[in-house]
Amino acid sequence: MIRYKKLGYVELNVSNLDRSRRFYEDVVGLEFVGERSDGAVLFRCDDEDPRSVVLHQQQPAGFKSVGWQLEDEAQFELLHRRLRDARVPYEELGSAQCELRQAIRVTRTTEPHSHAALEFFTADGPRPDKPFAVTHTKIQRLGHVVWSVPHEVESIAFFREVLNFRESDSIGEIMTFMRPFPSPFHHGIGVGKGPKRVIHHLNFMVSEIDDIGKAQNRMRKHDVPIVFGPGRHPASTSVFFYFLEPDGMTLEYSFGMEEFTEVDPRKPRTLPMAAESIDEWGSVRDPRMGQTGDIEEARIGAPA
Ligand SMILES: CC(C)C(=O)/C=C/C(C(=O)O)=C(/O)C(=O)O
Ligand SMILES: [Fe+2]
Repeated sequence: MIRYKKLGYVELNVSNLDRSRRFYEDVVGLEFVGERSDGAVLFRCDDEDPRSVVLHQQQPAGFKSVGWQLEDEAQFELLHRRLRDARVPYEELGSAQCELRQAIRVTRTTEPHSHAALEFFTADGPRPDKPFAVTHTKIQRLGHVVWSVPHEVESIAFFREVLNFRESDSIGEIMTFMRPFPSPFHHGIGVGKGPKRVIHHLNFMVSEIDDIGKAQNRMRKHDVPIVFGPGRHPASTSVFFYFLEPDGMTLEYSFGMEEFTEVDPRKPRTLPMAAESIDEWGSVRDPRMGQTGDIEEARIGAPA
């Protein structure tokens, strides 16, 4: 059984890197780390990881890749065996690509139904020498990424059966939340049903309810579209707040989240497809939520 440490990074394509750099730093509250030799811009949002978000100047804007940190080196053998058995191609990245990702070892594959790039890595180096520089928002960590895809049933099965992600809950047939085993957090990924392949949202978990309240006023001040919330998700129990970044992709702050035990966790539930299953507080979703941000079509063997 493949064992994961956590969600490590998400890479996004943006149409105007300077504009997005300012937004993710000043409005979202990520810490700018630097620019990579390939021009990508790195941000961090916790004390442990050297980078959690990587932005690339590339059109169309959207999702580029996600990196899952494996528990240790031994997990690569299990991962490769599972991918081979499922006849899913993968590649091990060379040292230059590992270095760009500040990783020791990286295996890259694509989710066969959405063609989204998935990376699996180990990074046993020292923690950054300085704690994450909090500005206005006490971000705890990169929380989860959610996609909408046409073949969601097959994607969910791939995460479950090949990658050893565990289902936490579903909402009707429109959304399933999964955690990379044995990560305790309710979900590290959400896979939703949709007509096109888009990133539905990217989540940052925050430390205080005040971070949510302050965000509402900050977004209004900066004319940032608020697309849902504040509210409370009954599935994970988190208090949420969704807004749009400059290319129209949806970002979420959330406070609090159910945690699962590794041994004998509660069973996954299916909540009815109803407004009350999405928000206990009754806020209304803006139709722009989760609509923008193509999933880049990744190919194994092409430049990563
Ligand atoms: C907006 C979707 C359909 C929803 O219900 C979200 C629930 C949760 C949660 O329970 O925490 C999310 O965070 C999520 O979808 O990402
Ligand atoms: Fe979310």
